[in-house]
Amino acid sequence: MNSAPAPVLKVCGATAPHDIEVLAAAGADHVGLWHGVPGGRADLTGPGLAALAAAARATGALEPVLVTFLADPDALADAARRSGVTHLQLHAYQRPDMVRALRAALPDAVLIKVLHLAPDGGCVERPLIKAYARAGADLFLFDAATGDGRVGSTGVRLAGRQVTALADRCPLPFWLAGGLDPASSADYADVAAHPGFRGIDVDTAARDAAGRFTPDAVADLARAWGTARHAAPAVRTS
Ligand SMILES: O=C(O)c1ccccc1N[C@@H]1O[C@H](COP(=O)(O)O)[C@@H](O)[C@H]1O
Repeated sequence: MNSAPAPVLKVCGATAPHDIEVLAAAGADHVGLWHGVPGGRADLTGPGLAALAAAARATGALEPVLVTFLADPDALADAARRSGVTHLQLHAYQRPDMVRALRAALPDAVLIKVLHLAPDGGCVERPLIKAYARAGADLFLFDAATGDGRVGSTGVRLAGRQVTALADRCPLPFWLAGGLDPASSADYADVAAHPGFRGIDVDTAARDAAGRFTPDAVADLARAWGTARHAAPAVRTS
């Protein structure tokens, strides 16, 4: 019997209440809210983060995730407490000692550490994987790092074989990111069948050409990947 929970769909980079409504109604499970992403097109102030996190929680369907490059555990814990966000995605090259300090500050938080795969398929943080788990991370997120150093919303896909090889080494479950779309679910059958697989994280494919989230794109992702709310999205509307 497979007792793994249904995978989740996280969509990243909401900036307005309308985004929250679209994502909740279309079947997303988590929404990524950027805070501490300097120069990022979707970066939110502390009050902006708190407002959108509250809007997400009010839908009864969307869990807000604070997505950050911040490496200061005190600043991050403060932002989490002020906004009430309990899921934190460390998307830069934060070190295990930072994760340990964050865990001490936020004992009940869900800490998601990104592991970056380079163009050659190697994991940049490979020597630190066990240290992240010992420091208190709950979940890894596999995403691409490009040859010119870009991370986050690269639109670059990871090779399925390299993902499963990394997953086999990881002591924690994982989400998958990197240029995912509805069609690519067919190419990641082995990844989706891995016992550690817990969901996908998408930015580019949830948007139209103008960069707006579209209900059809989000619903197509949920359906194609069989994520938790793909069949019967149910949200509270105000
Ligand atoms: O989207 C960004 O630019 C971003 C910036 C800072 C941290 C994370 C960011 N997004 C992450 O990018 C991947 C998916 O992107 P895509 O589907 O390949 O466009 C995902 O992990 C987002 O959380």
